[in-house]
Amino acid sequence: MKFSQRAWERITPLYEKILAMPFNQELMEGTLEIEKFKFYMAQDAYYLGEFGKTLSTLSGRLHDLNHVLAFSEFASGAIVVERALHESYFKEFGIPDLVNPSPTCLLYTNYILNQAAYSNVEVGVAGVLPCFWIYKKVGDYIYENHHHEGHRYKKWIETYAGEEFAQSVKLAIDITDALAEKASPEAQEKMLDAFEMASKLEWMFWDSAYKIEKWEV
Ligand SMILES: Cc1ncc(C[n+]2csc(CCO)c2C)c(N)n1
Repeated sequence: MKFSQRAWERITPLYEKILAMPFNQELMEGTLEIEKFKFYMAQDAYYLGEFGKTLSTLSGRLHDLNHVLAFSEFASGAIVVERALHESYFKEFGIPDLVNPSPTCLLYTNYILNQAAYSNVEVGVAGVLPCFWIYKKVGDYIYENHHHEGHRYKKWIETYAGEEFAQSVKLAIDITDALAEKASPEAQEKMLDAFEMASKLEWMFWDSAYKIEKWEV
């Protein structure tokens, strides 16, 4: 069985929970409070910057030049999305340019950066795959089930439902499978663990936005 099939089986119950989260259900209905969406967007801008650096680190550690190129393009993609957010949503909602990361956002970004820098490169790659794959699945689900007329969060919904994004996700899955095929059984287990941990952190990221998570001290 391919690594990606094993990985998705491992997180299927968690993925079902992600779909049912009030943040995603209310985003889909268009009833999500603006304050929660604004908080999410600001944290996501921070996340995207750090995610771009994580992808660049991985690009430099990969061996196959096709993989190096793909990860370098993913990295610029993440930064371009971050810039686009600043230009559209941030002007609309008045979100500050400099974002102080929430505890969960800092935990997630530090986790993936740490894996990318200090684990075997295939483990670092497995740690960024949920970001692509879960967003594709959640994006498609929301796109298929939302009402199209004058939806408040239309732009966000369309970002993750497009064909271009689908191609990137497929490439990220294929590269991870190719790396897993060459990895030892022990390294493959570590890849699964990193994939699962990053998926849990995706859940926490939405949950923390719904709660508008703050630093208590
Ligand atoms: C918390 C969080 N997780 C995943 C994404 C989705 N995402 C961000 S960058 C990228 C691909 C690289 O170009 C994808 C799929 C997000 N926006 N926020």
